[in-house]
Amino acid sequence: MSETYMLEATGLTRRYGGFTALNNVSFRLKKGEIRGLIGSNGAGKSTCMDVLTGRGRNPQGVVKLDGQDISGFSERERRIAGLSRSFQKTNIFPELTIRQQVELAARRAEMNNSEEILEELSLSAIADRPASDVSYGDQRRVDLALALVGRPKVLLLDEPAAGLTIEESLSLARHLRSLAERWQLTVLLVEHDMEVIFAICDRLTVLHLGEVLTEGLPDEVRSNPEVIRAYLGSTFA
Ligand SMILES: Nc1ncnc2c1ncn2[C@@H]1O[C@H](COP(=O)(O)OP(=O)(O)OP(=O)(O)O)[C@@H](O)[C@H]1O
Repeated sequence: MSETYMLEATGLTRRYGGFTALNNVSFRLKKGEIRGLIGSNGAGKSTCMDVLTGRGRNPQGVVKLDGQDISGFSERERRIAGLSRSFQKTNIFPELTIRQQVELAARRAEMNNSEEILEELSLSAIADRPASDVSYGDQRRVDLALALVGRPKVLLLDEPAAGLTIEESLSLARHLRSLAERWQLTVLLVEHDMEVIFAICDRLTVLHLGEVLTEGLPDEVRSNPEVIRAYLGSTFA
């Protein structure tokens, strides 16, 4: 029997006028896999996330979620189908409490699991405080809670460790690894923090100038001379 994939992207392409930001990008993620999507600034990582979630106009390519072709779906339809995204910039309504925000997201996702999510993200003790009133690290966990509330099949994470301390980043990384295992969650992770990437990713896809430069196991990617030249430098070689 042929292998089934939880997320399959084929020929993803996006042009802005005459500029091709993403060119014929393809990859496949197995169920429960954490895939790192890395590359230098402007490589096309956020554009790739946009095309996967149906954001913006004229995306080209095919996106399959758990075998279903969702290329024609709207952003909302993709989310309901099980493709969720957490954003690079914190996504919070500052005047609402954390519990109210998570409940709002749960209602939108037609789910009733806000308490489960608050507990999972260790937010129960601070759930009745306004989101603007908690630390930056806690706010990032609220972002993650909002993305997880619909119990997605696939979670797209855009720089979840941005602005966190090293300890907070590694704690987040361990938490994500454990979540992926316990919930059979498939994750596509865009992250500049290579400590986080190498700590939890099963495989990496490297983008360069809108194209896939290479894909492989973290150790293979780390020692690939083209990747070192284009992105990693000598730090992680
Ligand atoms: N709306 C837009 N109009 C024109 N060009 C754009 C637009 N959005 C992105 N681009 C360009 O597309 C390319 C890819 O950008 P993208 O944001 O996807 O890169 P990235 O890898 O996510 O970068 P970063 O790590 O800095 O977030 C860049 O050259 C960027 O300037």
